[in-house]
Amino acid sequence: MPILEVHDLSHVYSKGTPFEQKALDHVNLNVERGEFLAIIGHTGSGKSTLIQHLNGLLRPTDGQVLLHGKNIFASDCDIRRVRFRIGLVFQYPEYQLFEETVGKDIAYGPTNMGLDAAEIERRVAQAMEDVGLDVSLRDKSPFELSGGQKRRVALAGVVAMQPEILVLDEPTAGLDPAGRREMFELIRRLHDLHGTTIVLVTHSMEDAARMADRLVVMQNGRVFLTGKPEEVFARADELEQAGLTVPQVTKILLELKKRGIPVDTGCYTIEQAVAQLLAYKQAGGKNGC
Ligand SMILES: Nc1ncnc2c1ncn2[C@@H]1O[C@H](COP(=O)(O)OP(=O)(O)OP(=O)(O)O)[C@@H](O)[C@H]1O
Repeated sequence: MPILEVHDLSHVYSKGTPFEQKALDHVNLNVERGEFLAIIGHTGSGKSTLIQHLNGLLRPTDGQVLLHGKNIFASDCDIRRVRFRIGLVFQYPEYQLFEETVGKDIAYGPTNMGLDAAEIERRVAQAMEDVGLDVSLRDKSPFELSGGQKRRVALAGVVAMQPEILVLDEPTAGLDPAGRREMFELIRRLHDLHGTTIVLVTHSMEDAARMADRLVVMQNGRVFLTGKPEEVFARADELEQAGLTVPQVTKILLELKKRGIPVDTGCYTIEQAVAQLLAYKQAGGKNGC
């Protein structure tokens, strides 16, 4: 059974008012345990609205979200507990830091869970280690830290709840290339170390393809395409017609394949593409890359 199921989910903002706005239109989606899923799509396609339903921050206008097969809004389902199990990291989460020390901020979630002091202590230490924050920062004010460190504190606050599913909305927004790389490495480590199921929203096709096992492409509040990155990018023409940018490396590899060069189109970095072409050249253009 999938860990999370989205059944025929629709959402209309300000329903019944002159400002009515349909944001999701009969979305169906399964998330498997341990999966790394990326949701992509251009601005306004419904990504943020969708993920806010995953832990019950938004109530569906129609349809359901099931966690382990159970409707999260069922009368016997405690929505607070759902939010401990599905951790949501908003865009620019550092703006939500408010405690006087890093340690207290990270402890906020575990404290709300009603854990005892020793367990809270253990989780704060573990979460700081998981996100690469030095213990010496624990008693500092979060407001004295750099932007990247603040974001790690915010992430640690969710990680400390040890959610089964971590949902991240554009976690690299506003970071420079080095910061983006570090943030992605960190998310990858959380996934690999603890087997946390990840749902990542991003604008970047490249990042999604490099990080995720499966992509969900949203358009106009609907799931437009879903599949492994190579399956999705094999439909480059449809993606481009929908106004979505296919990674340049993929475009080149698809074009080479069309011309009979047996490249693997499932790679997304220049280094990997060059390595393939060099291998092809060294084999005298006879073998597959
Ligand atoms: N609070 C709101 N009230 C009314 N309409 C909203 C609200 N939030 C989003 N919308 C509308 O719902 C639609 C989907 O928005 P949503 O933010 O989910 O898209 P998105 O893909 O996450 O966009 P972005 O990439 O810009 O964050 C858009 O038309 C948007 O204008």
